[in-house]
Amino acid sequence: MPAAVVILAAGLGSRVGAGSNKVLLPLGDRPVLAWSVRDALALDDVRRVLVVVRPGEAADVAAALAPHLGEGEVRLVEGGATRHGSEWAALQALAPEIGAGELDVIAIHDGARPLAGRDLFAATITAARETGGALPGVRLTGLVALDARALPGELDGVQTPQAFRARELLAAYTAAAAEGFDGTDTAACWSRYTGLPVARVPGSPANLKVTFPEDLDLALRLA
Ligand SMILES: Nc1ccn([C@@H]2O[C@H](COP(=O)(O)OP(=O)(O)OP(=O)(O)O)[C@@H](O)[C@H]2O)c(=O)n1
Ligand SMILES: C[C@](O)(CO)[C@H](O)COP(=O)(O)O
Repeated sequence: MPAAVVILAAGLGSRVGAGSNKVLLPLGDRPVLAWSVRDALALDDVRRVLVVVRPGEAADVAAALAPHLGEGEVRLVEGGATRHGSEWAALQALAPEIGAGELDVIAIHDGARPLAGRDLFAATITAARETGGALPGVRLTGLVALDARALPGELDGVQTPQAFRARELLAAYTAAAAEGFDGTDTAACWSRYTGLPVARVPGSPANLKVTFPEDLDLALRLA
């Protein structure tokens, strides 16, 4: 059964401070958002690529993506006020296909992470098929401290795409909506409402999230 990829692009990008949505800023020969959309469209077993956009920005996003999609098609859905709200909007849009058993796994990715790459999408989706849910992690190096005390053990930096079995993910977000829960990432909601573990696949430092202005230059050098 095929998967769906959701690419979140309904944020503000206020920390980049460009005065417009950062995912539409240029990165090399295409907008930041077009990098991951193209990777998602190139995956073998993905039947749906859905991009979540800010209210009022659908036409801008469609115009920005059009020259970069080739034969590929994306569906645009209006997002919510938070990242979690945008995920929920996407899952509601996919609910008929999930209910009909046409999608086995949903991968949710930050459009602000242009350099995830096809292999990471594929690895995460495959791991979710095998285990129920998966996300990329990168081991943090150097000293990480909280309240000036060094923490023992190893810490992972959590990335996207994060992929989960479709029916359980929709059920988790439906339960979250009923309680008004708003999670930091997809795994937070999955863990809270399913109690199931999330497998880790190796992420990459190159899979950075464009968050601050200097991240655009860094991403360009890594691309
Ligand atoms: N309401 C929201 C908020 C965020 N996102 C998306 O979630 C990803 C991660 O968001 P982040 O970059 O942390 O937030 P932004 O709102 O985009 O940026 P900032 O916090 O600097 O304003 C981005 O691809 C962003 O477009 C979204 O789809 N809907
Ligand atoms: C979801 C996320 O991309 C995981 O790394 C991240 O938590 C979202 O961005 P933020 O800058 O941490 O709000």
